[in-house]
Amino acid sequence: MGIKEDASANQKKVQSDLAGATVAGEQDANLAENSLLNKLLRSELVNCTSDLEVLRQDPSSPLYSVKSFDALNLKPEILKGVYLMGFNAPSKIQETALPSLLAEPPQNMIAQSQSGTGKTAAFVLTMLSRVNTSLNHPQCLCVVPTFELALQIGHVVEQMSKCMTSLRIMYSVKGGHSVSRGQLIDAHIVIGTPGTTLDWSTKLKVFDLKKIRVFVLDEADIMMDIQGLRDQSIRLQRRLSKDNCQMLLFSATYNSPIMQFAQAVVPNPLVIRLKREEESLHNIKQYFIRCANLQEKFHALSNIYGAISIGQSMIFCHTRNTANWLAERMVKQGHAVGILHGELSVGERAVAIQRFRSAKEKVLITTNVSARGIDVAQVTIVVNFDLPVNKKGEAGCETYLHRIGRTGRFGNRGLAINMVDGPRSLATLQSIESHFGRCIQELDPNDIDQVEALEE
Ligand SMILES: Nc1ncnc2c1ncn2[C@@H]1O[C@H](COP(=O)(O)OP(=O)(O)OP(=O)(O)O)[C@@H](O)[C@H]1O
Repeated sequence: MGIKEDASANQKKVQSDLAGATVAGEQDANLAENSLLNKLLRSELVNCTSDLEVLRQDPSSPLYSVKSFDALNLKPEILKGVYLMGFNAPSKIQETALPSLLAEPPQNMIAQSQSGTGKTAAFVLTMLSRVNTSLNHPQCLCVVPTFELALQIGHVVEQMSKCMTSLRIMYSVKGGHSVSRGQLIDAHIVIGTPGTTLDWSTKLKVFDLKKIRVFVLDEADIMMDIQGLRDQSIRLQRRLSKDNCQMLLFSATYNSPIMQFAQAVVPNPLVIRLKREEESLHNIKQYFIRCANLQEKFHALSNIYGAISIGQSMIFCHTRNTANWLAERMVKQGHAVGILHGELSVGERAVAIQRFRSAKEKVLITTNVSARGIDVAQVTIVVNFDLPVNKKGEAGCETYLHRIGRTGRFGNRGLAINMVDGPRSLATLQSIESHFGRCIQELDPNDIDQVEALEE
């Protein structure tokens, strides 16, 4: 069988994966975390299974969950948009979160589930359900760490609102829409990065934060990691109406620092947490290849790309120089390659992502956080040409998770290949293995049978 599976089979698979069995020891760890969270949030745990935990202020109120989009009482034009996108049934995070997200009175929420499980659609549906297009001012605000993510979310909003009339979106990102001081904008939904959004609302005063009815903070784990973004997000949130704004925070990872940040941004939340992502990587096959140097890494990559049919792939390098070097060589071999790194202008980055998304280029070589959260369903292989390390040179386990999460989206099967070029990177790989409690198998790129078996 090829790496791709048909959509409905995937959907069933993701549902059953998310409802998987308890991993030994996990419940203890969860209980310890839960008691911390209880303290943090002063709320009660009302539902704790191996795959789903919900904390809420009022434990007596039931948690509804739906098995179909029809059951959500969405406006017909929104429901039509959902089906036009090919979504037949809600994913686990959607079925659990959406009834509360859409309920009256609006409820604040912190939601965590692994990459690629459908969080974006959950909050986009919330924004679309609450927006009133007859009012000509921003009512929903979504902040994300990067320009690329803002565009990606805007794209989902556009698709989902296809059957709605006159919905307007604006992007508060550097290099996005230009606005002039005091000129009130008439978009209904603003999507942007925290800094530019703060400029728009506080310095340029082009919209009023007090009129925002839904505030979404996505990719909270990255926001929290970057001090500027964290502080700007908090400053934005403080200017929102405490009584009339539904505040939502989404994250792919979950730990107590994230919860502390989340608590600062989202008061009195319902907390929904799906199974820890570490245990949910089993739809992604992970391998490593031993190489002596850069040339050997390239040789190994060529063998793989020559032997198996690859949909689209992302290759992560540590530096721009390596990325450029690799791109040059792959182009010489006839691959259509795009490149994405922080030195490109925002416009160039947007073009690179768009070309990759529309499959004009099947390989995207990238270095950095710009690639974070990019959702291209056809990505079947992620290659860590260089393994991720943090500033101290330690294994970047979170980064690893996010990188390989670019494949295996929405329960699809995916492949992750890690290049190891010496004792240091072998140690990094071992740290990643032990962090996730998962063995990463060795692959011999010269063993053609083994390489071809990757497709099975
Ligand atoms: N109910 C659904 N049915 C079918 N496909 C869906 C559904 N919900 C989402 N998807 C698809 O699954 C993919 C991943 O969804 P999405 O980008 O919302 O995940 P995410 O949890 O926000 O990921 P990340 O944490 O990486 O941002 C997208 O291509 C999206 O179109």
